[in-house]
Amino acid sequence: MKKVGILGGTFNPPHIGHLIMANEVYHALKLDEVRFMPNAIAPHKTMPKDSTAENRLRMVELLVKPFKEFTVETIELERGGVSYTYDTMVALKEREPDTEFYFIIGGDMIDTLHTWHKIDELLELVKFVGIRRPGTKSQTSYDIIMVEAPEIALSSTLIRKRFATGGTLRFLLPPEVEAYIRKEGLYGAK
Ligand SMILES: Nc1ncnc2c1ncn2[C@@H]1O[C@H](COP(=O)(O)OP(=O)(O)OP(=O)(O)O)[C@@H](O)[C@H]1O
Ligand SMILES: O=C(O)c1ccc[n+]([C@@H]2O[C@H](COP(=O)([O-])O)[C@@H](O)[C@H]2O)c1
Repeated sequence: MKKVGILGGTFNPPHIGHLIMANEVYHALKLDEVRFMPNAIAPHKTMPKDSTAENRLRMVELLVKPFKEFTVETIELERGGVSYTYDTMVALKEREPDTEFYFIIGGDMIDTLHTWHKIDELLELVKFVGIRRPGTKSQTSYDIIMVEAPEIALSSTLIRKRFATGGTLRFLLPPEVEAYIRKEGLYGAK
């Protein structure tokens, strides 16, 4: 069976926290590939007004480009609407019945996993893989795989603030993604 990790997110913008978690899980679980999957409309989040789905997709493409084991999954953007993970995994399983899927989540998502749409049914379709995140409990009563990884208190929110205030962005996201944000004038970047 092929083992594929899925890192779902809003990626507004993507950052090195996402790369670190994908890489740690890729190695710890000996996956064949990790797919970064931007959502159309996030189920539990107010969606960004300062970037489009196209912007987010382009940034994810730039983020993973140097790494052959990281790819982009566009199924949720193609479907549109609210991106419930259950609906996505039903579709992916149908498309690829011989693949074992590992859905990678950070601590904030671990803490709220019990509120996800059709969570019991979803747990039949995927194995969840959790990465601890500073400022969260990173705990659930569900049986998920925890992967030990270096913890980083970095978020897309912090990066958007840095763009808006002119703070340093070095090492927080790849230069190619930073350049794209400046070219498109996202997040109030000057
Ligand atoms: N620093 C981090 N440590 C652990 N998990 C993370 C980290 N950053 C993001 N994640 C996880 O990656 C996935 C996608 O995150 P998302 O694209 O929403 O970024 P975010 O930094 O949480 O965004 P925002 O600050 O806008 O809420 C989620 O499962 C989230 O928990
Ligand atoms: O299906 C759900 O109910 C659900 C609830 C919250 C989050 N998710 C998914 O979890 C991933 C991370 O979410 P977010 O809000 O951090 O971008 C992303 O792929 C979301 O679509 C899914």
